[in-house]
Amino acid sequence: ASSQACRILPTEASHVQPKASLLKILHAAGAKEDIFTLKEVMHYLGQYIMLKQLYDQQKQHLVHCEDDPLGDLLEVESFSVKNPSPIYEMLKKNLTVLSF
Ligand SMILES: COc1nc(N(C)C)ncc1-n1nc2c(c1C(C)C)[C@H](c1ccc(C#N)cc1)N(c1cc(Cl)c[nH]c1=O)C2=O
Repeated sequence: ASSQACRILPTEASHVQPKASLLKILHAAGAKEDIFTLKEVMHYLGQYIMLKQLYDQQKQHLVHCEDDPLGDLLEVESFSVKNPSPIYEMLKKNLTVLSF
């Protein structure tokens, strides 16, 4: 799945500029910059989920985000880290790929 997503999303090396609502989430997770690699965006989104404890205490691969800005972006109430398609859909809509 991830290889498929990469063909649609920027390559690991290229830089992306998150749109305002995604950028707010990345800054809430401790990001200082406004331009990222895809890997950095995933890192900060992960940090955000862990910091706000959005994961299910029992089923720890589940993320509950219905009452969180992340849920508004992902347009789902919850998702499993094992089925990341909502994440990639959201990133396609909320990242601008920079040519340099
Ligand atoms: C609830 O999740 C976890 N809970 C625990 N507990 C002990 C409770 N430990 C690890 C994880 N965990 N597993 C994975 C990830 C995490 C943390 C960093 C959220 C990351 C990840 C998942 C979702 C987003 C978004 N929005 C961003 C990064 N991730 C990845 C998912 C994808 Cl699609 C690409 N790269 C990844 O690292 C995984 O597989």
